[in-house]
Amino acid sequence: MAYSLTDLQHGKAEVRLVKVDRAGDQHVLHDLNVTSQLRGDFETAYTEGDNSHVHATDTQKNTVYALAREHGVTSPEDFLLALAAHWRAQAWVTGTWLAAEQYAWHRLPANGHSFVRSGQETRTALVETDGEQTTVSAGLSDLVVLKSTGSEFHGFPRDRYTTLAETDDRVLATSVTATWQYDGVPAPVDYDAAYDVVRTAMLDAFASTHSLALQQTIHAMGAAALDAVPEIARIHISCPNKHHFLVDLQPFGLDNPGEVFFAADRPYGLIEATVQRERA
Ligand SMILES: O=c1[nH]c(=O)c2[nH]c(=O)[nH]c2[nH]1
Repeated sequence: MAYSLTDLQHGKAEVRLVKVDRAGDQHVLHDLNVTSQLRGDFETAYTEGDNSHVHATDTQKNTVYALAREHGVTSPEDFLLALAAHWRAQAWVTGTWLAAEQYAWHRLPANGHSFVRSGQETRTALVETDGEQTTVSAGLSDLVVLKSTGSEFHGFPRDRYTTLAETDDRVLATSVTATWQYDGVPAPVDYDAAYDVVRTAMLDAFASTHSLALQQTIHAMGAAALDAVPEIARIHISCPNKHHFLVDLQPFGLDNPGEVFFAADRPYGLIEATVQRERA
C-alpha cells in the first residue's frame, strides 16, 4: 500500500522569551511565547529516519534567543519577520510558520525597571512564508468584555425543542479572539500602533453597538477594525457567548429587575465570522 505524506512541519513550540531593552534607565520588557515551524525538504526524516536535512527543534529554539540579541525585539510581527528571513536562507527550508503570543507589561512609576503585568488579553502574531510569499497576521485573544444592558435577542425560530425566552434586555459578555491579516509585506504599518488602533476600535464598537445578536456585534467590531486600519485585508473574530442567566428570586419573595445573574461557564454559544474588505 502506498501512502502520500503531506503537511510536514517541525519546530519548537512555545519558546518563552523575555527580552529587556536596557538602553538608559527606562527599561522595556518584551515577553513573548514563540513557536517556530519549518516546512521544506524534510520527507526522508519521516520515511527513512534520515535527519540530514532536519534543522533540530533545539536549534530553532536557540535561534529565537540568538536573534533576540542580534536583531532585537520590537513588535512581535517584526521579530517573526526577522526569524523568517533567517530561516528562508537556510538549506532545505521552503516555508515557515512562525507564531508569537505577547504579554503586556507596564512600568511602575517608582523607577524605570519595575513592572506590572497589564491587560488580561494576549496579543498574537503570525508570519507565514511559502517560497517568496510572506503573510503577516496579528491578533488578540482573551479580551473579555461585558455590557450590562444594550443587548437583545429575539426573532429566532421556535420549534418543539426551543425553550429560550426572547429578551429585549440582557447581559452580553464574551472573550474576543481576533486575527487580522495585513496586505503587503512588510505591511506599510507600525504594527504596535496598528494593534492599539484595532483593539480600541473593536472595544468602541462593542460598547456603542446596541446589539440585537452577538453576530451583529461581531460584524460591527470587524468592520470597525477594517475602517480603522486600511492596511488590514480581513479579520476573523471568534466569540463565546458567556451567558448570564437571570436568577429566579421569586421563591424568596424577591423580584429581579435585571440585577442578579448566574454567570454560566459551560456550555457557551460560539459565534464566529470573517469580515473582509471588498476590493474594487
Ligand atoms: O447573540 C446570540 N446569538 C445566538 O445565535 C444565540 N443563540 C442563543 O441561544 N442565544 C444567542 N445569542
